[in-house]
Amino acid sequence: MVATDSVTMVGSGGSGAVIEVSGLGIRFKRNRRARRSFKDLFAGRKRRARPDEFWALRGVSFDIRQGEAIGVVGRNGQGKSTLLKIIAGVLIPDEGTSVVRQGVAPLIEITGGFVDDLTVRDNVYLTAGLHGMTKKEIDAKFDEIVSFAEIPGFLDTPYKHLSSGMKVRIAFSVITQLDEPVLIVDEVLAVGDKAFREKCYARIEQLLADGRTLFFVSHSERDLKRFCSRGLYLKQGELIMDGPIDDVIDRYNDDYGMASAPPVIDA
Ligand SMILES: Nc1ncnc2c1ncn2[C@@H]1O[C@H](COP(=O)(O)OP(=O)(O)OP(=O)(O)O)[C@@H](O)[C@H]1O
Repeated sequence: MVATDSVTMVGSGGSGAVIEVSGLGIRFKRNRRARRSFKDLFAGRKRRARPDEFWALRGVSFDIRQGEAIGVVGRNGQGKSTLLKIIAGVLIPDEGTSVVRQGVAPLIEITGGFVDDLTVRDNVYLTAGLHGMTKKEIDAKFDEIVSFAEIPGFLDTPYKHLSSGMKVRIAFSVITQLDEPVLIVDEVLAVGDKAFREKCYARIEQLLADGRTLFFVSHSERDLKRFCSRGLYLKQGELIMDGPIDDVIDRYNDDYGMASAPPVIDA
């Protein structure tokens, strides 16, 4: 399936890479309200302040092979989540390309892409259905999904009424039951309690052993080293290092130091 010129989801290709990112750039408006200020309504067109824009990512290029586990490292606001959203097809870049040759199961935000007003049960069917599972397949996996999440009394509760930790539980449970070869996990597990987090980590290890490809954003050095073999280090939207995870974390710690910067810390 071809999504756009710049973000392409295609069937398995002949080159070894399952994800090819080239010259990727995306810019955002720093101040969305600038254009809509009350003063601007009465100002002439020329006097209107142009909303300032900035590049959240620029010139980012890398290839990923099947089965690689990638840790994305960087301080707050450096473009990590934005990169994962582009790979997941949620955001469209302004320049460059992101070619994704296999299906992606993304757990990017606490909501997991779930619809607030639908019940937990309906969200499970909707999300799994959107990823190509038939109703019969979902029926067969439903009990396993909800038993992993351990929220049995809340299946008919609107998703918006769950606590943050409960939302992550069910979202993680569904996302990791999908057959998609690429798994994206962006920090959200930090919200879960320790016992559930450990269960999730065991599940991630199992998926990696099965040959899945993982993109993992975390500020925990221990977790990055546990799952990832390769690191991408983003700084002000640029990919400043792509290498073995230990080397990337060393460089990161050289730049910021464990004591002065919170981004990579042992939780
Ligand atoms: N939809 C958006 N509109 C405008 N600005 C955005 C949007 N999404 C992200 N940004 C900005 O882009 C920059 C990168 O954000 P991003 O969420 O990718 O950072 P991050 O590295 O994941 O940070 P953190 O570690 O805090 O999660 C930030 O300055 C953020 O404010």
